[in-house]
Amino acid sequence: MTGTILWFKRDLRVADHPALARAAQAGAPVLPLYVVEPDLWRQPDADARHYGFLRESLLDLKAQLARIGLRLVIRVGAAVPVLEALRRDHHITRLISHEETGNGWTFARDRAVADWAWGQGVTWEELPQSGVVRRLRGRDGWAVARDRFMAQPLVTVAPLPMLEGVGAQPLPGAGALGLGADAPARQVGGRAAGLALLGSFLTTRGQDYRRAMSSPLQGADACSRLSPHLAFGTLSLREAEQAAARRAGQVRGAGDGWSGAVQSFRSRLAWRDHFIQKLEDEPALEWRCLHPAYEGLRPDQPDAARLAAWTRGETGLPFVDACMRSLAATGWLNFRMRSMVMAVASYHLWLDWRATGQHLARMFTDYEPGIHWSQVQMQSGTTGINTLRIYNPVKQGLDQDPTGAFTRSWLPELADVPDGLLQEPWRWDGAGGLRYPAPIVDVKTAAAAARDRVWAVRQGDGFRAQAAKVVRKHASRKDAKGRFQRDPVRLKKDDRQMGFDF
Ligand SMILES: Cc1cc2nc3c(=O)[nH]c(=O)nc-3n(C[C@H](O)[C@H](O)[C@H](O)COP(=O)(O)OP(=O)(O)OC[C@H]3O[C@@H](n4cnc5c(N)ncnc54)[C@H](O)[C@@H]3O)c2cc1C
Repeated sequence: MTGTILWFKRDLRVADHPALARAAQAGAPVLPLYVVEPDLWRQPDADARHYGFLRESLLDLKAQLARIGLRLVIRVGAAVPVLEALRRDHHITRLISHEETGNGWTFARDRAVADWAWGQGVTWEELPQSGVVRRLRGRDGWAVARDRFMAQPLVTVAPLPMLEGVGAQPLPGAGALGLGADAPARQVGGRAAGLALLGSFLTTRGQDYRRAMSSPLQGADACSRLSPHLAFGTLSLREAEQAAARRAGQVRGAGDGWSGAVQSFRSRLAWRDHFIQKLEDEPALEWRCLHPAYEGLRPDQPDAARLAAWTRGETGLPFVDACMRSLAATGWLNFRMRSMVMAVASYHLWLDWRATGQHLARMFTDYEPGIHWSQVQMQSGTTGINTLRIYNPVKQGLDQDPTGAFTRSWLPELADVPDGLLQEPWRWDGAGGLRYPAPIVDVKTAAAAARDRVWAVRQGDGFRAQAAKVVRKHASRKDAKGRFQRDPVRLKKDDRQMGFDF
């Protein structure tokens, strides 16, 4: 009797799991496997908070699998030797998983697994679990195909025969993998937590989503908080989209904010696939500027003191520091705050996005390489096609945290600073007595210098032709058939391309 391995990766659920459904169709006994790969956890983008969320999600997955007659088998080691030992000892002829658009390490690992499967005569089937398309020829029509995928019925499976006699290993603790401390206020993993968030967002928390999403205090409740669940696959993107579509039908025309909220949420679910598709099409965007003209713009070796001040939340810019400290503790920031801390690192502090991006990857519980590296490059101005937004962190603090409650909650050193000067404590008469650093850069001077340097690159020979190539490969299409309506490479020195928010 031969067996099928169902290899769980970033798809830790039973519901709407196309790979599991395919394994059921195959008819052979199934071995549900999760491989804890110590080398993956040694990569510079890995952190204990990811592992903590993963462990909780695996425990929940175990219970879900038990309900369909399966037992999750954990093995620890490199994927190829683990798979080979199972093949040899248990007559495995088939491996089924979902396609993964991960970091460079998982890409290389999957190539090694493909070589192994080919060499051993094992059939490896990889199925899509979202709108991301492997070996995409071009972006025209992509959005239409993505929406079609999202509208397909959710996949269900009946109880399956288990491949018996396979020994499992216990899940190692984070310390055994060389990981440090978890985030003290991290989100809880597991499908039950994910479903609860989806339900509460669509019925109660989300009503004020549009207005509150960028607030550092209200955003934590008004945003869905589904990101780590989508990243680890405890919910499928299609489940979230279909639940939102049903809700859209219920609230249409109600005039109470719900309709717009659900619409904005569904757009973001689509952005998710849009950004991950970029990394699928161009894995090098994790380590190379999307527009090559920006290579070498910032020093390869970032200024160590500035980098350390930024990561620790000690730049002397209160709103930036509050965001960085909050992120370290909770593993989450809303989109606006992520953009701002990234932009300040890249423009004001002039730090290379690769170093700062690795730090944020470790800090975000929801680290999703496709979204992350695309956004890191966008907010650093290295794509060559997006609007440059040089956020002013003082203005952001005043706009987004008008009462100062968020800033004060993370910066107890500023307790005595009057409200009006909270975002610029260096202007306060008592600043000399504070146990808080002076700002490491002058915000306006640093922003203007960065803008000039980036603009100089944009005027270089061949910049526009190269930018057009990036657009053709990666930019979203605007019309109903998913094609461009006009040339989206706009190089005028205008507000859209070089946004300052003084
Ligand atoms: C520098 C930077 C790095 C980022 N890194 C990540 C990352 O590693 N993982 C990640 O999931 N998101 C990342 N984002 C995007 C976004 O900030 C988060 O998805 C969002 O804040 C997560 O909170 P939420 O689930 O409550 O989002 P909601 O606002 O409730 O949105 C719902 C879902 O839509 C998707 N989404 C939302 N915004 C975006 C976006 N701008 N681009 C693509 N998809 C989006 C996410 O899956 C999110 O869970 C990054 C943004 C920036 C600026």
